[in-house]
Amino acid sequence: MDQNNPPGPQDASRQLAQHVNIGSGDGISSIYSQLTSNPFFTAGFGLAALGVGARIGQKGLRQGADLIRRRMIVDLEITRHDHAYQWLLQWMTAYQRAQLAGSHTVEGQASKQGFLSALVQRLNPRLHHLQIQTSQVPLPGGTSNAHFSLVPGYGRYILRYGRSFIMVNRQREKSFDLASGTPFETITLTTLYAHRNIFEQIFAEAHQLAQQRTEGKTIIYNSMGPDWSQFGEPKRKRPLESVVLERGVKEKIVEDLQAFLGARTWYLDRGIPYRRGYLLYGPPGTGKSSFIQALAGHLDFNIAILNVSERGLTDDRLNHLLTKVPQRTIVLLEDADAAFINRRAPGEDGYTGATVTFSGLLNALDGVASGEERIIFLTTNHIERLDEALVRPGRIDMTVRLGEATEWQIEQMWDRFFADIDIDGQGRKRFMAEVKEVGLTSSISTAALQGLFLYNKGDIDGAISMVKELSGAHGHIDVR
Ligand SMILES: Nc1ncnc2c1ncn2[C@@H]1O[C@H](COP(=O)(O)OP(=O)(O)OP(=O)(O)O)[C@@H](O)[C@H]1O
Repeated sequence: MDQNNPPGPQDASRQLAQHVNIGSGDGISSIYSQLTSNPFFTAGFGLAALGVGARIGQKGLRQGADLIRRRMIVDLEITRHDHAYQWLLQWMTAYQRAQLAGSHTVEGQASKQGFLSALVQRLNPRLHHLQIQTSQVPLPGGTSNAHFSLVPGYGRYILRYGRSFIMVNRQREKSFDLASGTPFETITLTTLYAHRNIFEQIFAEAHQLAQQRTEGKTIIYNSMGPDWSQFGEPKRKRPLESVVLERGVKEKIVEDLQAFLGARTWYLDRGIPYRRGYLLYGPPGTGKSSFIQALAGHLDFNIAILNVSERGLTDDRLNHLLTKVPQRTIVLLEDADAAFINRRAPGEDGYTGATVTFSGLLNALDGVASGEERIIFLTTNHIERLDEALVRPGRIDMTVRLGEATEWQIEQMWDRFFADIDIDGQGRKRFMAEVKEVGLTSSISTAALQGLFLYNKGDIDGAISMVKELSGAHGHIDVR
């Protein structure tokens, strides 16, 4: 090589030309020598050659990385539709909470949390990007109940689990589930192939955590598009004794339901759809919803709540939802009378959209029953608006009125609130005398009574002195 002329792009292109066998002494050769004497051509050609080289190198690297990845790394993808998706999010959230408790609250709080503190030790404390998940349920009277929870946000995180590192990638896809309007989502966990067994451990822990969260609790579902979705945290079971119905009413319904649950094969052997329907009616605040919630807890069932007057609830959607009720779940259809009013007429605010029709409700109740039990409760404040066709055995098998508090119920309610301080029962006697004097028996709701007792918590005289006010309010005081 000429020491005075170090190799440049010209040489590179020359070498390339040699490689493709362009010989000297022919026509092409002279074109070649003209071109190579042009510095712009040689520089450009040289750069292109370097680019090709770099590309080849890059490709090689990529292939090498792919090979390593295929051999040494393992991915696990969970889509939003899988139960494990929420478990995993909650598992990561639990870690977050433990972190916050450990670093931002009184010392030692993290160690008191048992399971959570174990998580702290096992995970790398680098998960700082959170997302808030809010669920809302409309309540009667136009208010609503909201529940908030923090879950890991979208993006990539590194978690340390034991001695393994895991790349977590929570991704929201651009495409949407057209039915529910929610974006598709996935979580991908990546770790070394040799550590793949930790996935099983993580899911076992996430499942255990999910079970702990629901143990002794009632899950409430409400509808989200065509699916049922869990509303907020599972609720602590409401004891059946905390709901005071007229003597014997609770027992009658509980016995009927227990007999039904024990007769599965009887129904199936005879080809009878395995379902049972109950209608609870009566004025507001008499314990219809509270009783169903307590009953679900007593039987270890969950509740799926649907308000028949909900806007946008079409016959098809109702039917579809009833075909995919989660296992061991009581369906509660509130405001059943809404299906009997001509809702297509504009409401006060001009709404003329879709709602459930009478025939839609009947069809949904008659819908295909699977081998699983189906228990439906309907509630209404306006029994007079319902049609007889609804209350046919097979659709509604038992109809029960929950009315204003009877003397017996008022006494029971008193005991629930004051038994511990009204040891000799004199307070109850005075209270009942007052109640009778102003004629409140069977004309006041249990909710209003509860309101009175809550207002005068621990104050027997206060409760007695307010009876007259209750009567003045015609049995309605604000219990919120
Ligand atoms: N029979 C009852 N025993 C104990 N608490 C009751 C009873 N009735 C009502 N309450 C209390 O009053 C409140 C409202 O009761 P709930 O929502 O169950 O009434 P409801 O009959 O379902 O009313 P609505 O018809 O307006 O839906 C709850 O806090 C509940 O605890």
